[in-house]
Amino acid sequence: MAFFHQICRGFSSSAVRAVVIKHVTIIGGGQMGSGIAQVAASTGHSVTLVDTSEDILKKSVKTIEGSLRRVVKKKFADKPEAGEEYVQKVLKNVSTSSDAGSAAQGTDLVLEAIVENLQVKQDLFSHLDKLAPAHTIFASNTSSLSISDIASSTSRLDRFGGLHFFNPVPMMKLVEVCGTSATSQETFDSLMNFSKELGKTPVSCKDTPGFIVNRLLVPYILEAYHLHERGHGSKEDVDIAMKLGAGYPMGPFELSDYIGLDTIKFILDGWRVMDPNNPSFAPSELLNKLVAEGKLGKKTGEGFYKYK
Ligand SMILES: C[C@H](O)CC(=O)SCCNC(=O)CCNC(=O)[C@H](O)C(C)(C)COP(=O)(O)OP(=O)(O)OC[C@H]1O[C@@H](n2cnc3c(N)ncnc32)[C@H](O)[C@@H]1OP(=O)(O)O
Ligand SMILES: NC(=O)c1ccc[n+]([C@@H]2O[C@H](COP(=O)([O-])OP(=O)(O)OC[C@H]3O[C@@H](n4cnc5c(N)ncnc54)[C@H](O)[C@@H]3O)[C@@H](O)[C@H]2O)c1
Repeated sequence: MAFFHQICRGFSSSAVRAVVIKHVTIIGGGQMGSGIAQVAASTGHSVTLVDTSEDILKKSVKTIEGSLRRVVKKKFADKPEAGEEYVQKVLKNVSTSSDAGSAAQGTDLVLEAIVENLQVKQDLFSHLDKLAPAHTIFASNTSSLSISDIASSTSRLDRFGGLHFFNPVPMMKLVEVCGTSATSQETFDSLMNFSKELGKTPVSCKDTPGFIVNRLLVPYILEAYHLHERGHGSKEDVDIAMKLGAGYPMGPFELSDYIGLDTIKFILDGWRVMDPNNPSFAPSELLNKLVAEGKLGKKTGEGFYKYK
């Protein structure tokens, strides 16, 4: 099996030894970045969380703290003091910075969870490639973009992979680990091991649009929009139907608001450019209207539903 991976991924002369990831730099302190930071810090990793401003970072730390308190409410139900100690201990493992370049200088892994835009992700990694140590692995949490395309902005193709987490990160057990044809076996192994250290179950994916979960999930969500747009079911009824009839924890409209409608639109618009005639990626007027109005889901207080 290892030999198979070696053939598939190839070896570059600059391939590094498997990296034991102790320090992680996470770029983007939004829904995903703060969740990943929380889980990494909870499992004993030292984390630097980076975003564009101190104000956003304060909000990210508040989100982590709130989520940790939800965890300890259950984990330490009978021992609130031990729970508080745990929260403070985990928070000590998280530092913040608005300077990605300096944060990347002493780290084993740079994982980005910024906006779902190829050019913005490439610009970030191209900048950090010049500053991060040689052994540092770069990874993207992209939902839909090609890892090879993002990696092409750097000179460390063998030390670049996909690490795709699910929302809410503290609760969702899966991580999709994606190696490209240039990712070294050592890098792939490091990312698999890191995912396991976080208490997650990793699966290996090819560098194809949406990997496994989103390639199946996003067309299903879009089909729900079209069903509703044709007048064949209210949002509420579609959500109830999929929860009670198919056993999903959230219906497609609730889940869309949870993921973020901007993220879903970025995914669909990108895939439509790649495959314009595929009906699975046909535009939804309702989605486009909500995004244009800034109604991006739970994170803005309104999407398909209102949360205020
Ligand atoms: C698009 C991307 O690329 C890929 C993706 O991420 S696709 C999206 C994948 N995610 C999903 O499909 C999520 C589907 N939804 C679910 O699994 C569940 O609804 C859920 C886990 C989010 C919430 O669970 P549910 O039982 O429905 O509701 P809820 O009562 O809010 O939560 C139950 C408990 O879970 C825990 N919990 C939920 N969210 C949490 C969080 N962010 N942090 C910590 N604990 C949390 C808490 O213990 C909570 O209890 P509490 O309310 O007393 O604190
Ligand atoms: N929302 C989901 O359910 C989900 C699940 C898996 C993967 N993803 C992917 O994760 C990434 C982030 O998604 P999210 O939902 O956390 O988005 P979000 O909007 O909640 O957070 C993005 C954060 O990145 C910051 N940011 C943007 N550009 C930056 C830059 N150049 N440098 C530093 N910070 C920057 C923003 O200020 C914001 O805080 C996207 O690629 C998305 O496709 C999202």
